[in-house]
Amino acid sequence: MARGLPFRIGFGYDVHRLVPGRPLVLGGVRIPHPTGLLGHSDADVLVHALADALLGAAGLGDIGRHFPDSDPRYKDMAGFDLLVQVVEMVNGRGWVLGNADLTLVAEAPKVAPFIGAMTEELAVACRSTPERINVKATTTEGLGPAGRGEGMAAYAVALIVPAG
Ligand SMILES: Nc1ccn([C@@H]2O[C@H](COP(=O)(O)O)[C@@H](O)[C@H]2O)c(=O)n1
Ligand SMILES: C[C@@]1(CO)OP(=O)(O)OP(=O)(O)OC[C@H]1O
Repeated sequence: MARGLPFRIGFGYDVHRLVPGRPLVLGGVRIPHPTGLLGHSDADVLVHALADALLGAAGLGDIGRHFPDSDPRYKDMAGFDLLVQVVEMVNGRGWVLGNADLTLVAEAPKVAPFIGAMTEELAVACRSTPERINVKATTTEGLGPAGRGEGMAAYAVALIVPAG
């Protein structure tokens, strides 16, 4: 148990722009939509927020530090694969996921039909179970950049607990 703490929490936040001609991948799930998120990777904003929450909980910085967008190895990297590597780092420090709670901010599309699949994917990447991961979505009622469909944001909190 790192420095005697019985658990640690972390917070993650990410934003990506929506553009035509890109696939929309959220929580590791491909979602049919006329626009997709722009990034050096697949720009899975939900996964990036969770990865940052896990890294923050473990005191390991953020995804930009471990997967710099100047590095061609991470070009088009799937968020799922990034999360798998982050979880390996966190597990390597003796921690496992306790639970995580995520919120996607998106005006469209309605992602409710995909929440179950996202939760399953995230649980696999986290070497955890779907009961420990909660995915939510909200619009901003048409307000701001997300409300105008210019992009999506995601927030995540994660609790990590000692392995075993
Ligand atoms: N992209 C989204 C946004 C929201 N939802 C679901 O719609 C419900 C109402 O959203 P509010 O903006 O009024 O908070 C909420 O229960 C969300 O789950 C969605 O599926 N996709
Ligand atoms: C994931 C990385 C690396 O491919 O690229 P992006 O898809 O641009 O994502 P971002 O959330 O801006 O930060 C981390 C990046 O280093």
